[in-house]
Amino acid sequence: MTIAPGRPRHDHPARPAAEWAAARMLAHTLPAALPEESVPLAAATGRTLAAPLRAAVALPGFDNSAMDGYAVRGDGPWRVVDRILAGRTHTVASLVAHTAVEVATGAPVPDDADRVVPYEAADRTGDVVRATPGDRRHIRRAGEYAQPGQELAPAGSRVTPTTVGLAASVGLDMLTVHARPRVRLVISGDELVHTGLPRWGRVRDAIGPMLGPLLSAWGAALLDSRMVGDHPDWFAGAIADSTADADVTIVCGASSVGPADGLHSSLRRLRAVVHVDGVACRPGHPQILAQVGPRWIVGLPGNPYAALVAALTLVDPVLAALTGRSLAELDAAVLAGPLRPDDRNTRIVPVRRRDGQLRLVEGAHPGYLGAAATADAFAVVLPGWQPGDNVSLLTLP
Ligand SMILES: Nc1nc2c(c(=O)[nH]1)N[C@H]1C(S)=C(S)[C@@H](COP(=O)(O)OP(=O)(O)OC[C@H]3O[C@@H](n4cnc5c(N)ncnc54)[C@H](O)[C@@H]3O)O[C@H]1N2
Ligand code: MOO
Repeated sequence: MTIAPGRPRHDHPARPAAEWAAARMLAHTLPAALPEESVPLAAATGRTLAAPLRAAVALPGFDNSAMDGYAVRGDGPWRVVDRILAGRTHTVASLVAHTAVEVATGAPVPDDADRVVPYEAADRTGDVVRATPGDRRHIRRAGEYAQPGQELAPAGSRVTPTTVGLAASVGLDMLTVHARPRVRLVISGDELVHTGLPRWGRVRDAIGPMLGPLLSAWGAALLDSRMVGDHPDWFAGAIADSTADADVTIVCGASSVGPADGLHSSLRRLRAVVHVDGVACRPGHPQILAQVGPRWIVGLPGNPYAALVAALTLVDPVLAALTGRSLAELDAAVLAGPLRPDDRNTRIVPVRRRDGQLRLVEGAHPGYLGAAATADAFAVVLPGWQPGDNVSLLTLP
């Protein structure tokens, strides 16, 4: 962005910056969850259940053996009358006292079997099996884990690979989840280049490549990234176009007060409702949350580490709300320093865990991602913090 000499721009209203935690909470409470849709299990991981996951069948579906061995009835010794492997569906001869059926783990056991004697506890000679008495039945009864219709996970749960496995085991092929928010990136800056070596005066776009995977991990469907030059008309046009089909438009750069920083004027032209205009945090002060009808606009600062902080502050909470997931509770930990306390702003600093202690990763700058890239987490250091006080920890997915 170029600042035209003698034309400082002060045409956006001076508002008090929002306190960091309040801005994050507002970004999570304002948007309503998107409608539900039904998706195949293979596409469900990372989504949020919009309806409880209920068993379609009983689990186990039939009485079956928990061990390889002999299903027996009554006291031993037992005469072996049949052999049943898992997957065999022939009806099992009912057992009379002193008889046994050889069974594999998971194979159906006759209704009247008392217990399964594992091979290790059995002594077989010809057709006759002996074993010492045992307390364990080693039979998994039909429906003992889940009954048809039983709720196994509530609405609002995040679908994990384990959830998908559970859903499959109770007979489901589809899950009801919230729709994925359609998100577009609008990246501004005449100085930006997108591949190769930037020549003098040019800068590689670092925010687009960083945000793409982050947005996917937060549950968004990235429509595309659009590059816009620093002309206010182009900028307002790009945002207006984007809000036609994107649930969330993320604007990178142009958030500050320079003459080419057209976000504020574009929002006014679009008659957007601005909920957050500046957050009292360092870095990442010039961040914006606005709304045009049901569409959301998040403005991130152009400095890449500041943009990451703003994404953690506003984008993650907005996407959490739209996808129906709750906002992660932040773990607390002691941070020893070295860090200068700040009485007015929340600081978001990269930290690493070493030898059970949380340490600052030094060398973070708003315009540089080096320290952030080697961090385990980002400490939220509230105004008034002193070395040794608690901080809360933001993590990346
Ligand atoms: N007079 C003031 N100047 C500035 C203020 C202020 O309050 N008063 N705030 C400063 C802060 S804090 C930040 S952060 C930046 C935010 O600037 P913008 O959001 O308007 O972004 P730009 O001016 O376009 O760029 C800032 C900086 O970042 C580089 N940049 C931009 N986009 C990208 C990208 N996609 N990838 C990598 N680097 C990018 C750009 O070249 C600039 O160096 O404003 C301060 N100024
Ligand atoms: O957001 Mo700025 O310096 O705070 O990078």
